[in-house]
Amino acid sequence: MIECNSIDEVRNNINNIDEQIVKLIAQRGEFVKQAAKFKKDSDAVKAPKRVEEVINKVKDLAKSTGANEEVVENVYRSMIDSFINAEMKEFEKLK
Ligand SMILES: C=C(O[C@@H]1C=C(C(=O)O)C=C[C@H]1O)C(=O)O
Repeated sequence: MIECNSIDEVRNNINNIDEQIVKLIAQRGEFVKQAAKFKKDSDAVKAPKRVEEVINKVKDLAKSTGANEEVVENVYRSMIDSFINAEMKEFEKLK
């Protein structure tokens, strides 16, 4: 872990990480969109069992990497909610 000596250094590091996160969100979003091709109805788009599997998986990852578990769970629940909305739009388009 880098020990920062100023708020600018802290924010530069955060900015760099945000760039990586947004690129990964874009990649994740492309795969989520593709999932719509394989779904037969809106319940399948929501796939609540799969959501809980993802949440459990990322909570385990948080534990093993030292990330804040509560932050990871909240971020993922919110992100997946938004991805479901995007996937639902794609699903309606493909109908
Ligand atoms: C991508 C899928 O569709 C939805 C989006 C998910 C996600 O963003 O991880 C998980 C389950 C579904 O709610 C899927 O079924 O795998």
